[in-house]
Amino acid sequence: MSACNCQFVIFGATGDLASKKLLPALYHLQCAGRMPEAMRIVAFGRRPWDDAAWQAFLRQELESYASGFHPEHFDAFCQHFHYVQGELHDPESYGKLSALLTREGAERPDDTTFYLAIRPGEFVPVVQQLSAAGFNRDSGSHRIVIEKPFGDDLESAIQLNEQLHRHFNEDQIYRIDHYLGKEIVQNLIAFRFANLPIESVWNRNYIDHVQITVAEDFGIENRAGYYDQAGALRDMLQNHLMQILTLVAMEPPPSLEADALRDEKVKVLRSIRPIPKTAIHAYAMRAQYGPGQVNGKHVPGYQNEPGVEANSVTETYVAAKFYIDNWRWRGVPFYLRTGKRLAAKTSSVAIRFRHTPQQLFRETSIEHIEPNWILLSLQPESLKIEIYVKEPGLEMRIRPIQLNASYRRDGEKELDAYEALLLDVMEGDRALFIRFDEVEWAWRAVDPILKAWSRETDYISTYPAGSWGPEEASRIMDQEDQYWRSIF
Ligand SMILES: NC(=O)C1=CN([C@@H]2O[C@H](COP(=O)(O)OP(=O)(O)OC[C@H]3O[C@@H](n4cnc5c(N)ncnc54)[C@H](OP(=O)(O)O)[C@@H]3O)[C@@H](O)[C@H]2O)C=CC1
Ligand SMILES: O=C1O[C@H](COP(=O)(O)O)[C@@H](O)[C@H](O)[C@H]1O
Repeated sequence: MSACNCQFVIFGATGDLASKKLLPALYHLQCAGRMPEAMRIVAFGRRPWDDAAWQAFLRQELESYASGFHPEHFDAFCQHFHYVQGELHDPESYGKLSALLTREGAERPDDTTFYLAIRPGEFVPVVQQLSAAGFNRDSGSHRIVIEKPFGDDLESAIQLNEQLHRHFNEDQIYRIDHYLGKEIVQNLIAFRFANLPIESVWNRNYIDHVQITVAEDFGIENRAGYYDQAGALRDMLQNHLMQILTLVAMEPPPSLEADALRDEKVKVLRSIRPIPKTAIHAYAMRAQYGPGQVNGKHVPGYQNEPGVEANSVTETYVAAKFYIDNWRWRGVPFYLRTGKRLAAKTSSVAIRFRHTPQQLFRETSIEHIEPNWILLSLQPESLKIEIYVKEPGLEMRIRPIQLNASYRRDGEKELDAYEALLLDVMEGDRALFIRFDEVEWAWRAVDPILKAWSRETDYISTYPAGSWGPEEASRIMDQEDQYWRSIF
């Protein structure tokens, strides 16, 4: 990476996102020699710490979450950091920040990225404070990175966008969805558009339905303050799963240029059939984890997690069905599900094909002939295609086999999504960031569900922690022979 005097400010430096994703990603860049030498990183937090206390915290979090801890890299990494104790709502804290960011003698600070790793409700106050402190569109090369969820429904997303534009230009705003930084998610584009046989069957004539699953085996950990307000639909489905859906469903773009891709993704979102108000329960179901066993350990239910409101009906699991009413997909259900405290951490796209028009082998073979599947597993990474072959022997009997391939050759290292996206921000590349119309149309698709749930405040189904979610999740399936497919 080129030498630069850029600066990077993390609001919420002591939070979950910073600990699990941002700090490890920056550290990995350091270890890989990709951190600009003159880079200055400011950790903004409210805890009464000095640089030494910050470094002790940083070390502890990297030991827990980075892949490998190397003391020699850590010492060099620490040199980039300054800790600023501050309050998100306090103008004086921004004064302190400004004094630190502006080099002596310089009229304005160097290129600076402000990363808002804070609860969504704090985005606007922080942007206003930044603007009041002079870090806005008129004062040099400043960028803001806004985490998801962008708003908590359609209306608030529009308002948030307006607020941002009062202070910053669109080209300064980086709306991040880290799933787009996952190489494996980008691989969907290669899989579809670099392989003629695949693309030619990728439509309603051949595909029966699509399933997108993002399952996590951990709970909400210490994030009740955020999560109990958000829930799984806002936290995961409206953004990460919808982005995967757009990549599975979009038309070939004219080029791989950022706006060409975004235009196609937006067309998909605009084609999603609005869910009828009277049929929400046929399209979506929610549930919450109860106590159970995960990886052999007993874990409490959501209601007993620290910070969760008594009798909360916040969903930790959501399954929903969408139809894309265009020429390619009309009539093909897209089933999306995500949940916490499920049996394993795994994400996948499962494509089920239609039955062959003639069942030639029904008499002589296994009783139930499943249609073919393509299973793209994002985590663990694999690509499986299920097809039938003849069993060896005199009889004309068939049996299923799996063609199983890995995307990665031996020794090829995975670049973490945040590493890739942080480099992009520092280099001013917005290609993998979200345009507002993508956010807007994704909210339009899920808003009817949220509205219906907001009226149902006295009951939520539960599922045992460590299971694959509530059994009723299959009620959204259109046909009896459709079922949630495991990728294992
Ligand atoms: N956690 C994750 O895996 C992911 C999270 N995200 C998104 O990242 C954002 C942050 O999430 P997450 O890290 O989980 O949230 P957390 O609640 O864990 O972190 C919030 C951070 O904000 C700080 N903070 C809160 N109030 C103030 C205040 N008044 N003054 C100064 N600092 C304050 C907290 O400080 P303190 O520690 O002192 O409380 C903490 O550092 C959300 O938008 C979330 O959707 C996106 C992808 C993944
Ligand atoms: O955005 C979020 O993502 C994480 C899951 O990210 P992954 O890269 O580990 O799959 C999720 O745990 C968190 O609740 C959510 O806010």
